[in-house]
Amino acid sequence: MTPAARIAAAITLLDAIAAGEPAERALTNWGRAHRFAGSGDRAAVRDHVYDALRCRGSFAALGGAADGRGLMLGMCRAAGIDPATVFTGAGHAPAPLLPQEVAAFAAPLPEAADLAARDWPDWLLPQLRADLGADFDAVSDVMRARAPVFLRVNLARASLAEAAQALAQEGIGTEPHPLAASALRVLSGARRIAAAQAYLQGLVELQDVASQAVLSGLALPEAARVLDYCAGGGGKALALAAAHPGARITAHDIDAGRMKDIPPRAARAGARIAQAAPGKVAGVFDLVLVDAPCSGSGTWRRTPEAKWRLTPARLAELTALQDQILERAAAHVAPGGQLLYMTCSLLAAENDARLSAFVRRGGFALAERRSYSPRDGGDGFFAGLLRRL
Ligand SMILES: C[S@@+](CC[C@H](N)C(=O)[O-])C[C@H]1O[C@@H](n2cnc3c(N)ncnc32)[C@H](O)[C@@H]1O
Repeated sequence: MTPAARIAAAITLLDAIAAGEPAERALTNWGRAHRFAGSGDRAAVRDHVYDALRCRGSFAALGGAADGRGLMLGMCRAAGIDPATVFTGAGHAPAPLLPQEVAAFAAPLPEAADLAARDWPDWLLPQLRADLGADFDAVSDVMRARAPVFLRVNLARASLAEAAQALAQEGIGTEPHPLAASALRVLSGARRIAAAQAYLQGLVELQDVASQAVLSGLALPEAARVLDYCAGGGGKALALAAAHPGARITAHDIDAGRMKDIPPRAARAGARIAQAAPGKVAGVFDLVLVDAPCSGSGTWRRTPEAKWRLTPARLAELTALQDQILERAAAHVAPGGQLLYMTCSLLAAENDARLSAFVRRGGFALAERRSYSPRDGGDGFFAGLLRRL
């Protein structure tokens, strides 16, 4: 496919996504219907689609319209590409430029900070400006770019250098990252990871660096009893198992189906993780993790569709759910034990406000608070460590 044909494909896909089709499904269906497209074409089309979802507000402003064509025009303008070289109508290229599109392109460029602010949902802007304070412009800018890929080295199996060497032999270039001692940032060959021996043999797992950092430095007794109350696919439970091989970990989730990958992931990593059926956790634990369902605003570089789907009503539902989960999970903390509340949100309403409300209800004191900015390299992440009084 020519570069212009890839852009034409992205236009069609963006229109399908705007009409309600989830991005991943739209890309899969497009791939099935275009079997001639090679892996390079598929990757380029995917990148266009995700770039446009991430930068939907600014691309629409630059391109003069919010449909697929306007977004791709905006993408060209942001990238300094002359649209007349792409929108030619030749072969599989998008149709030639209309006079009003040429005029939109000639209009003066908005300020960079104004463009970046357009890539948040309008209704959330006042909250984000208040919560991020002086960091607002810089975080907004970072959140418009693709997120880096990180691996967590299973330090129970290999050192960082050994894992990096094994990956390099399979064409995957990495470097350590200062945020977490177990983290490797992937510099090249990311698409080879899922088939790499280092991954299949449990030397590394895909995990954002902030998710790794948040679990560092936890003081746990020998053979600690640990409950991962919102375990999902087990990312945190597996990281904890690698850092504390003696810990006895139980995973729980309201949706048992979300935990289906834990057994194969644990087997790859050589870890043992028990599972409790939804609502059937028994006993108390030295540490209870609550990786709470949240807006995911700290991860919107990876899941940009979610940014446009969030509503004020959904956010209110989430904060109520976070309070409820904290209460339920807290009941399983042993006397003197710890409760680690976490979200991948940038919003104080889901972070400090939830901790304060919980502490006010009594029985726990805040021992430590951490927050990771997307400016640190990984996702936006937040954690509060609470101790049972
Ligand atoms: C942020 S995700 C967890 C990610 C996971 N800890 C990881 O590291 O891979 C939040 C999880 O909370 C679960 N959840 C939602 N409501 C819950 C509830 N009331 N009780 C327990 N888990 C819940 C969701 O099913 C989802 O899997």
